[in-house]
Amino acid sequence: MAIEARHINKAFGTTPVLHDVSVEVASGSLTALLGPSGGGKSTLLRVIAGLEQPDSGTVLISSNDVTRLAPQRRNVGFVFQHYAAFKHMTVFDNIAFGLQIRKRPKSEIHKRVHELLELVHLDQFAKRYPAQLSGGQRQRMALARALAVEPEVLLLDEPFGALDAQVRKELRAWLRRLHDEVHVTTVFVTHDQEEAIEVADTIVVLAGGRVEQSGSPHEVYDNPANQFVMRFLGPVTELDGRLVRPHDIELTTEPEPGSTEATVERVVRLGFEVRVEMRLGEQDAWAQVTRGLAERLGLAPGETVHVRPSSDARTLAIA
Ligand SMILES: Nc1ncnc2c1ncn2[C@@H]1O[C@H](COP(=O)(O)OP(=O)(O)OP(=O)(O)O)[C@@H](O)[C@H]1O
Repeated sequence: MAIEARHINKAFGTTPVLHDVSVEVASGSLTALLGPSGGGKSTLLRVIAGLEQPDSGTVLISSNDVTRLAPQRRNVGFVFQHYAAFKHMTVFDNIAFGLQIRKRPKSEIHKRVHELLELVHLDQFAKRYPAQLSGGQRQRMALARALAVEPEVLLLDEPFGALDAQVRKELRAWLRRLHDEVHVTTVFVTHDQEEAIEVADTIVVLAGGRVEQSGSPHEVYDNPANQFVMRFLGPVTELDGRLVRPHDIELTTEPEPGSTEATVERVVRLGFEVRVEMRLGEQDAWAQVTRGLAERLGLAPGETVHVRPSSDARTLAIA
């Protein structure tokens, strides 16, 4: 394991923020800490980085107990949402900074910074100042700067959080590719489930200061440990007292074993997909189907349909 946080407890004043949190991060993985705002993600990341001291518990990096070590002695790279670049230094000098204070030879610094500039696709921007970069370029510079000193682990706190949706999407794909190239163990904080599913190979769901579940994106999405995780990871609807993913609902015009009668209330086209809103007795439910199926079934408001979870659907009883 590259990182092990064991039984971490942390309170700010009298407010507990992390309750007995244990997380393992495999070497070379790209792990997302995912959860709602205030769930304790940033605090856990800061405890791993050494920017916060836990009240109890242990942090190990590469099997060494670093719980009492200062951040600069933990060999971690850190990138925040709002990256504080040195404004009076060029992109090259910003990236070179960590190497310069470590008094590495000039030729080595030059070589390493140019490699990093290439890696983050900023080769043409070496002589610019941070103010002359876009937000996305600045975050890439921040990543290059964090990687320059070859940290054992890279910790990213909502690194793309302040950027607009399109740039964010591009940077997600870029982070995934970057990680495939450099394989440095990376933990990033996000409250965006789509981002976590798309980018990470492991997701740790953190809410109310507790780990709700951890596993591959596939595991947490398809095999959620509880209702909270199921609701947080993707859309859900209720069918006969169970939570189901709307794309796991089967619609037919005739009754089938285990199906329930429903009345179509609205049919909303969303490009290739169609959202079918229905009334089942006293309850509302919705299903997500392809346009082709909606057309074949002739779905329209007022029509009667029969619904049931598809045979391979994962469902959870609503307690
Ligand atoms: N330095 C601090 N002093 C007091 N309370 C704090 C401090 N830092 C965080 N908190 C509180 O701890 C709780 C968890 O915060 P944290 O930032 O870890 O959550 P988060 O999951 O990262 O949320 P977000 O996505 O909004 O950043 C919040 O209720 C927050 O107000």
